[in-house]
Amino acid sequence: MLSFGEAKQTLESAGQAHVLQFWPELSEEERDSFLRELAQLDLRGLRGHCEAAAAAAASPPSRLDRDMEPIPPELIGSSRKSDRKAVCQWESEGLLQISKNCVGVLLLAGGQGTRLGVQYPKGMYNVGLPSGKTLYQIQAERIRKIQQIADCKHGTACSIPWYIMTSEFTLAPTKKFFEENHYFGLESANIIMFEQRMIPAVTFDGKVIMQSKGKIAMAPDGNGGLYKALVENKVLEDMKKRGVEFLHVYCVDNILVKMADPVFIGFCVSKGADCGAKVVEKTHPAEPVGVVCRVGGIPQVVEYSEIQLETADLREPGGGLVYSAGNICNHFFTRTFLEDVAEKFESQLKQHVAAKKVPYVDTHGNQVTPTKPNGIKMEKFVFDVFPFSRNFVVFEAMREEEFSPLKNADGAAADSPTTARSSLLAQHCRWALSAGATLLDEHGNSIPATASGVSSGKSPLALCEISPLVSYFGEGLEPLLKGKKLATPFILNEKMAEELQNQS
Ligand SMILES: CC(=O)N[C@H]1[C@@H](OP(=O)(O)O)O[C@H](CO)[C@@H](O)[C@@H]1O
Repeated sequence: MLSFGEAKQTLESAGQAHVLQFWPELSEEERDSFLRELAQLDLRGLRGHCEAAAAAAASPPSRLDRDMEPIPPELIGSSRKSDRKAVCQWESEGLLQISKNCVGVLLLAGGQGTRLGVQYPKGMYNVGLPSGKTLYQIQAERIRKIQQIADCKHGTACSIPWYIMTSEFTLAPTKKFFEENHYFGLESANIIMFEQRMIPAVTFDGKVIMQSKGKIAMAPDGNGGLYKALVENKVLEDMKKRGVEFLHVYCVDNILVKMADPVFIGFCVSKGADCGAKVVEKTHPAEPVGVVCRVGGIPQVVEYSEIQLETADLREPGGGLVYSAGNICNHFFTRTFLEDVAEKFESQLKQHVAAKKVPYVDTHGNQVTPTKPNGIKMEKFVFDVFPFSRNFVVFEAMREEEFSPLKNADGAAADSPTTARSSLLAQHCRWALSAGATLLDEHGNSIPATASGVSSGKSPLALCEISPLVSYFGEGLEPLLKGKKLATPFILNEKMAEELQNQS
């Protein structure tokens, strides 16, 4: 355990003596927990961290725009534009790798849900589906289903380990939630939770911000904190032990995410890629998604907060956006690539600076809630390893099938619980209709397949929800639903699927 004397000395030499200003006022208990917190910090790197934060905040943002160019089309596979046969081959390859236990998924779930306005992990959010399922449950069930599909095809009993990166904010509640829900039917041994690091928030003149008299204001180190966390928590070793060669990394908030998507994995594996990104076409220049592109010839994501609007708005002769490859935070990595990153490149990852309002205690001991940004949070981004890839590929997915993120609270125009729920229900309506079902609204009228909500992915005209345990991407529904008239709300869960199966 770190002693007070050691802490004092290191903080003084880092130019951060103020951190202990209120030490005399702290109780024994507070002192213990403060010292424990300080022991977790990289005290030796503190000076560097604070100076770098202040310097980064003072320097003008880098203009990447001038050197940007789109990814060449030959590096992009597409569920929309590539030929059917190729897509089927990719899917087969992906399922084969899954059946051999070579595929893992990794969830980035360390965020605080500030924009959504909840105090608990986003994955525990219930967007109001007829089933009441949370994001975590939907994701767990998709893993179960894709394992089952691979097993059926290859006669195996495979498992896809689910690595979940949490943070100080999300680890305990996520753990508890999974335990209480019996891991949603997954083997608990195949769910590996670990914590990303927290780093101190810093003032514009490079001083650590005190959240209270005995606590530093800390923030997760961004989703790019993954690479350090993979090493510190021996996740790469775990992957190796299990024989996991390919990892699908994704972000918690996308209700349509296809966990371990065999098509995406198969595409990346077939191309011999070490790193890949899934994208959707951007809807409009200001859409808050990063752009997958090249900068100075090197693959990279230019984040929405770092692109100039005039660049985002550049048009092709046909009117489409030049930078249309929207990052949906679905990445493919080989384990070997991750090992390389951990060994050689982690320390080179770019630091992104965000000015934030960070509640703090002032030098007089008053608690202050700032009304304008007073501090800097430094973050690394998960996609900043793309430049180190030797063979980077991009896969374009259909937005209405794969992307509807939950970022904002209801009331916002986009990316809210309502839009997430609608996207999922509209997808399931499309699946049911194309399997040959007739959906009836509450008045018993049939809902036409061309109804705008159903075809566009906007608000669905019918409440039709299909459990991931019944269908992963719309497959297997025809034998259950063809020719059936279904009154909505309609929930197709495993029990209902069995009943329908018996009827036919
Ligand atoms: C650092 C990072 O991963 N940023 C991602 C991520 O944005 P957030 O606003 O941080 O959730 O998800 C977006 C897709 O939902 C993606 O477009 C963007 O590039």
